[in-house]
Amino acid sequence: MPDLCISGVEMRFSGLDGPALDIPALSIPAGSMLAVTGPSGSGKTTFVNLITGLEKPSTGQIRWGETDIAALREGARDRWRGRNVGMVMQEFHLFPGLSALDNILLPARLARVVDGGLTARAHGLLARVGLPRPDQKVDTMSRGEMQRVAVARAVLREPGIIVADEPTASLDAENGVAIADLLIELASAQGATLIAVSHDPTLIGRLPRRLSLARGTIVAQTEMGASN
Ligand SMILES: Nc1ncnc2c1ncn2[C@@H]1O[C@H](COP(=O)(O)OP(=O)(O)OP(=O)(O)O)[C@@H](O)[C@H]1O
Repeated sequence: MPDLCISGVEMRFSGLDGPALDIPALSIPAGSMLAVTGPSGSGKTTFVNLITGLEKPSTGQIRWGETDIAALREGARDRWRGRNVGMVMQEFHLFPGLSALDNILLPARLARVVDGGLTARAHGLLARVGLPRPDQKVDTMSRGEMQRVAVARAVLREPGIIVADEPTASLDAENGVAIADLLIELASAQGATLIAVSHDPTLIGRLPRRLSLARGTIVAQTEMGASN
């Protein structure tokens, strides 16, 4: 898996005096696990949107191996994200009326990449995240179970990057710990980079690297107890 390398990135929005995000240089090594923290308005969502290719920076490069995501057109960025990024959001973003299995397979179906092997992996992932009923409609699930479906969906295609945006924020403490365990376990198993935006001290404490943002800039980077 490649490293994620950001250089000279600025994101400007009309109406804002300064950039919403200004990162001169940042390297996130392949397979590392990073918590992104910062107060409201510090640029966390902007950071997620840029590294997942949901948005394009005003200037700069965001390199993943040979690919500069910032230089791709929207359609190519969408395809790149579908192949390389798994996303877990605070509010799950599942499709009501569909079963757990169909929710897990839906993005892959839309990308026309489902085959017997991927369907078998979806079943295996459901068992791994502790959901024994693949046909259960997600509407009937508890919030903790819904987030487990979302985690299984995110890792289905073995993405190189897993991005979780406040994945434990709408869960109780016990389910929050279970989701943190799953994210870390599944990311490690496939050698993926895990990037989690979070205010949850339990999740943040489990991740060896931290990036603190304030007013769109990196104000601290911490790794395994050492800070600079
Ligand atoms: N589309 C936009 N147009 C104008 N300003 C924007 C836009 N998107 C974000 N901003 C501004 O950019 C700054 C960073 O926003 P961002 O959403 O990245 O912060 P955040 O750290 O995720 O905040 P929160 O924790 O409240 O979600 C804020 O000042 C916000 O108002």
